[in-house]
Amino acid sequence: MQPPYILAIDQGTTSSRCIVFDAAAKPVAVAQREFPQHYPASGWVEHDLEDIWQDVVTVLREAVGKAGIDVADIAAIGITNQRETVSVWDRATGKPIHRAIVWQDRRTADTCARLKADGAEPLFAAKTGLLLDPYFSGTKLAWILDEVAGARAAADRGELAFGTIDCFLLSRLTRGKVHATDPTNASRTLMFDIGAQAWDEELLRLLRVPASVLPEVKDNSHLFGECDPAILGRAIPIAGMAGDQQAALFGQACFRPGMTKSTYGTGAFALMNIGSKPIPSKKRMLTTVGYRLNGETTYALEGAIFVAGAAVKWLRDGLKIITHASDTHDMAVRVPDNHGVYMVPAFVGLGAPHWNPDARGLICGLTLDSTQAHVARAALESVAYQTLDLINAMKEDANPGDAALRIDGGMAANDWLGQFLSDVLVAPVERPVSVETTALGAAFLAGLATGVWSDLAALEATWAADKRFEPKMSAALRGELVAGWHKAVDRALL
Ligand SMILES: Nc1ncnc2c1ncn2[C@@H]1O[C@H](COP(=O)(O)OP(=O)(O)O)[C@@H](O)[C@H]1O
Ligand SMILES: O=P(O)(O)OC[C@H](O)CO
Repeated sequence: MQPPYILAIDQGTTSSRCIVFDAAAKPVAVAQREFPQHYPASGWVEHDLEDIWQDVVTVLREAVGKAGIDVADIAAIGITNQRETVSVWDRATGKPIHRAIVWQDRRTADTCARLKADGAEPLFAAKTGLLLDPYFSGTKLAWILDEVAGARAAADRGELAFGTIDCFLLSRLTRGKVHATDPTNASRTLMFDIGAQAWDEELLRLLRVPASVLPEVKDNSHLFGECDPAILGRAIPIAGMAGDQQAALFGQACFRPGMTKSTYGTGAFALMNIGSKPIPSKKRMLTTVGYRLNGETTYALEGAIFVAGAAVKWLRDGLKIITHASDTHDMAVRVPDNHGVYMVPAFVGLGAPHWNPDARGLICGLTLDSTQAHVARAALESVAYQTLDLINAMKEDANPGDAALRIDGGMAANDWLGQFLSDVLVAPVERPVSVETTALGAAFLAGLATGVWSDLAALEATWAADKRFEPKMSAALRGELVAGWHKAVDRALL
């Protein structure tokens, strides 16, 4: 019999976590550490890779300690990660040559604008499913090679390695023995042809990235390597890796075309399984790899909202009108309607389907009798309206069927939001018992490769709804609310 526990490392934008799952897919213990963000210039965001590494080792050990399990009973480790964030290290020493440049970092906006002006966007879109935006890894990697003294020459001599965070952690966990990534992370770099499932020479040339720095790309569920025994006292197979949003798709068991999940954390990311063909989007959604198992790729459409829970955090830390994020629930309930107040949380521009980095946030419709509760409600409502815009855009590209939208992430705990989302989407919304779906997805991938679970049906069988929200709102009210939202967005885009 296989040992029954799996460790999932979830290396996110603001914290690193490790969750121990049992073979029933139940979380047994969690350890988490937040780490510092570095903002060296306006629009720049960096992470210290040594902080990330130290924290990952700490949470691995803490989680195993808290679970009180024997390391001999750990079948595998899975890794999931903040995507697009770029690390470059020296192959000989394992030392990063620069801090990681985070997905939120806008420093390569000019490079993207130049490539667009040269007419390269259709080529990038056709091969990678992405847009030319600094969000993605390729231009950030080129920036490091250009700006760190001697980096280009070292890369040409084959001395440097590039990786997204999964790849960096895998390299560290295997003491530099394995330099590999998975197709979901590769699909966010602007360098990977998602149809051919290979790094693309033409794109590399346009981005000025030498192939020598690139990792191998392996299936998501794969024996990537063994964890250095010095870390947990035993060599444990690292058997699953996926970017966090794809891991959530997998953890939500969205295995059939049309099934869609939306994760509400700092930002919100909706992914729809679109099956075995990389359908290009007509509405500026991203086409991306959902997962690849046994060499067979399942694709997804993705819509990214940069600010979701971050708007709630701003109510707490900026406006200081709430003490806890969950206060927004009671405030929204307290008022009978939004009283005409809308918030467009374009604090860092607007993501899909607008992709407008210059849009800025606004609260509109204020009158003398507007209250804090209306503003809090407007923040929650904005998350639902943005989801509606994403789902509507996706419907132009693929058929979501009639399956419920599966939600997760910290904000999904808010029942008022769940109901409002269902009302606005005019569709059922389901929240699973386990909202740790990102980590669970990584655990599923690692468990599949090591025989803890036999197939997708076994994973599907572990999924259970905690709550299902059904639409209740009248069509007239919904129409009025959605029209008000779109007017507000038009103002933010001015
Ligand atoms: N009950 C709640 N209602 C509304 N927002 C919430 C609630 N609980 C958490 N949040 C928001 O969700 C976010 C945290 O979710 P999490 O999934 O931990 O995010 P991340 O992984 O991006 O750090 C925070 O921005 C917080 O403001
Ligand atoms: O770390 P998160 O949860 O904010 O997710 C970040 C996304 O992967 C960015 O694309």
